Amino acid sequence: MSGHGTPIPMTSTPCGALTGTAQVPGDKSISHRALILGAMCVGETTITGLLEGQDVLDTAQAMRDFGAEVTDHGSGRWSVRGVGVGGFAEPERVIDCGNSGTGVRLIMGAMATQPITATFSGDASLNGRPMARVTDPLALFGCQTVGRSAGRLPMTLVGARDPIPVRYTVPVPSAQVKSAVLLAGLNAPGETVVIEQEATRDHTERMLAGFGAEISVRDTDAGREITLTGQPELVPQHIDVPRDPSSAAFPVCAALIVPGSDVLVPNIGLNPTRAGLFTTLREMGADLTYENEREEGGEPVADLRARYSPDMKGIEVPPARAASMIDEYPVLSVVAANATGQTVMRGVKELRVKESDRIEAMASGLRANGVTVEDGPDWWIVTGLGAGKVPGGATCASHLDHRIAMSFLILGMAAQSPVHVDDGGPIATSFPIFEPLMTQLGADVQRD
Ligand SMILES: O=C(O)C1=C[C@@H](OP(=O)(O)O)[C@@H](O)[C@H](O)C1
Ligand SMILES: C=C(OP(=O)(O)O)C(=O)O
Repeated sequence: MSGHGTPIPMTSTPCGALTGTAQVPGDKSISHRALILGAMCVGETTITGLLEGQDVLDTAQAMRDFGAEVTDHGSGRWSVRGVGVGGFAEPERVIDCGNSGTGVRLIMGAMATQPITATFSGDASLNGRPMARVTDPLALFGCQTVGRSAGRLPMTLVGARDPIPVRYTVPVPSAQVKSAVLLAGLNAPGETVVIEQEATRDHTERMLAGFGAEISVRDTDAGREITLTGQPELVPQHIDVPRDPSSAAFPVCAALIVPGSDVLVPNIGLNPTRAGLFTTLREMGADLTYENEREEGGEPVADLRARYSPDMKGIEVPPARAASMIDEYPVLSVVAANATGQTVMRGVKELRVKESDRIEAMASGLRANGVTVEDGPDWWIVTGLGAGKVPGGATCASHLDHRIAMSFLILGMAAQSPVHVDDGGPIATSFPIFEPLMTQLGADVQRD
C-alpha cells in the first residue's frame, strides 16, 4: 500500500514488571516466500500462521495481480492457487509493494525471466532504497529495467523473453538479492548458480527444496555456492509459518531491561541464519533461556524465556554475526544503553539502507534520550548507562521504519521518563499486534 496514513504519535511510559506469554506473529521472511512460491506452482498451496502485516498483504495482492488466486480463510489460514513457473500474467496496474524491500526485490526476481512487463513502486521509504543491487543481476538473465537514473523505484521491468541462466556472486550480504536471483533462475533453462561470501538467511533455499526444485548448496573457498536447476515443476505444499524471531526480539529485550520481568515467548524459529541476537544477548549476560528445544518442519525451534537482567555488559558483536541479526541491531542498541560498558557493532553498513538509515535513526534518538553513541560508515558504539539509568523524555523520529518505532517504545519502558515516537504507524508492516501484546504483558504504550 503506497503512501502512508496520518502519523500515529505514540508514548511509552516506564512500567512495572512485564510478565506472561507473548505469542508473536508469523515470520515475515517466510510469509513472503510462501506466497510467492505458492504462486509459482500449479495447484493449491495452503499456509497457516501467515503474518498478516501490511508488507505481506502487499505481496499477497501482488501475486493476485500476476494471476494467482490468493484467498484469506481467516486466522492466518491462506491458500494460493498458483499459475506455475513461467505462468505469471502481465499485471494491469502498478505493483505497489508499500514499505517492503523483501516484497519488491523477490517479486522482481520472480517476474524477471517471464515475457511480461511490470511497474513497481512503494512508499517514500521504499522509493528511496537501492534497487540496482537486484536489477544488475536480473539484467544478466536478459531482463531490462526502465527507471530513475539513481536505481530507485518507481521502475519498470521488461522480463526476458529467452532468459539465460547466470552465475552470480552477490556483492553485498543480502538474502533479498540472493533470493531474487534464485527466483529468476526458476524460469531460466539450465543451472543458475549464486555465490554468497557471507551466509544470509536461507529460507528461499529451504523452501525451494520443499517445493520440489533441484537445489544444492556447498561451501567453497569463494563462499556458499547454491546451484538451482531451472524450469522445474514446483509441487504445491502446506506451509506452517514459524513465529518470527525478529518480532520476538521486542518482548525479549523489553523483559531483559524492565525490573522484575519474566516473559515466555513460545515457538520461535532459531534457524542459525536468524538467531544472532539471542546469542549476543546471552554473551552480554542476559537471563535468556531456550526451553523445550525441538525441530519443527526442519527448523530448530524453542520457547524463549527472558527475565530481568540488571547486570548485562556491553560486548563487541562479531561482524561475522551481522547477517544473522541484521534487523535486530536497533533493539540491541536499546539493551546496550541499559547495560554497562560499550557495545561495539562493526561491519553493519547494510543498516544504512534499510527502511531508514538505522544507525542514524537510532543514534540520534538515543542521544536525544541521554545516551552516548558514536558512529561511522559501517560501525556504531553505544556507551551503556547501566540498568534503569537512561533519562528518556525525548521524541524520536521513526522515519517510516517499524523497527525504529518499536525500539524506541521499548526504550521508554525502562527509562526514567516517557519516550515518544512521532509515528507508530509503520509498526503494522511487520508486527500489527505489537501494542496489545506489549500492553497485555504490562507495558504502558499509548497512542497520543
Ligand atoms: O530476505 C529477507 O526476507 C530479508 C533480508 C534482509 O534484507 P537484506 O537482504 O537487504 O539484507 C532483512 O533485512 C529483511 O528484513 C528480510
Ligand atoms: C529490513 C526489513 O524489511 P524489508 O527489507 O523487507 O523492508 C525489516 O523488516 O527490518
